[in-house]
Amino acid sequence: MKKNYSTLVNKKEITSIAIGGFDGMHIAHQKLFEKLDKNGAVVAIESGYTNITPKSFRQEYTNFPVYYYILENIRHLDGESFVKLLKEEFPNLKKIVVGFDFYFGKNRKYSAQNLLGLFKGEVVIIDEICNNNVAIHSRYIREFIKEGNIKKANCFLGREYKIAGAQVKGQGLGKTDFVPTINLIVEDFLLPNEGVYITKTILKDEEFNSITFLGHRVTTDGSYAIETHILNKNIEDFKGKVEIKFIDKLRENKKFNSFEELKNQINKDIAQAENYFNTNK
Ligand SMILES: Cc1cc2nc3c(=O)[nH]c(=O)nc-3n(C[C@H](O)[C@H](O)[C@H](O)COP(=O)(O)O)c2cc1C
Ligand SMILES: Nc1ncnc2c1ncn2[C@@H]1O[C@H](COP(=O)(O)OP(=O)(O)OP(=O)(O)O)[C@@H](O)[C@H]1O
Repeated sequence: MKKNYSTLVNKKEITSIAIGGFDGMHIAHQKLFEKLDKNGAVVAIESGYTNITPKSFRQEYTNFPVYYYILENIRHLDGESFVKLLKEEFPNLKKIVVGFDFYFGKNRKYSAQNLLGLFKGEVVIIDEICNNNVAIHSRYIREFIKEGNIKKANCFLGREYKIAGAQVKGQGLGKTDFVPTINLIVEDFLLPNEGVYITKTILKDEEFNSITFLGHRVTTDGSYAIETHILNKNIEDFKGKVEIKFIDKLRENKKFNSFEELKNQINKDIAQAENYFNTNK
């Protein structure tokens, strides 16, 4: 299905919407989107804490256009006014899709069930979507990412967790003393905790197998860095946008007594990552 960007679609064409925060754009959110018709749209209510999929990135994970509304501007509304607003925004709205735990309006007084009475059209309420009896929610995914439990986060997301940033200058030590890395600065995204990760790095739309270090460079200058080393490829002076997809965590950040010890460990990390990619082709 072709992607429909909200800037290109006339709201009058929209006949169904899914409503929620949608930070994760995770497996359960995708189940809601499956219930939309071909003129569907995602109504993302921005609460200000989105950091799994910051605002400008959510469109990447759905073919339906995403429209954003700021929670602060609508949280005071009563049930009738909320539905009236939706009808004004989307005059041909016929269907609303929400999850079992959707609440809205002043003091979150109105539930998904209340929508059935308030909206003169079809209301689809999705039952709780679980993974091995654990409900899928963005808040759990955030915890998994923060504790470096990437496999679990990816399992709930239904994709590999991805961050985006811009290349910045490093200490210049990598190339000479360790391995060459692209250093990057990342804003908006939630970062996995300190350590070494098996990753894929996307540079100018091309994806490379890689290994990424996040953390304070306790062995060298002590400053915080995000550095990615592309496996088996020489990347000369890359400049621009860098995206990193996380696959698994290899180990914790560690202070080494010498550069040589760190270099030996980095070589072991690389061998482990290569082994992963060779066995998961
Ligand atoms: C795979 C990998 C693992 C790393 N592990 C550690 C570590 O455990 N402890 C540490 O202090 N620095 C670690 N580093 C960061 C190095 O200290 C860093 O690459 C070096 O300081 C060069 O930095 P530069 O790219 O800014 O020149 C690691 C880097 C890579 C690529
Ligand atoms: N596990 C789930 N099963 C069914 N519906 C869900 C589930 N998680 C979220 N939804 C629905 O998806 C929409 C978006 O919800 P929301 O953004 O609050 O997701 P969330 O993952 O629960 O986020 P958070 O953990 O930050 O509260 C809502 O309509 C909500 O009811």
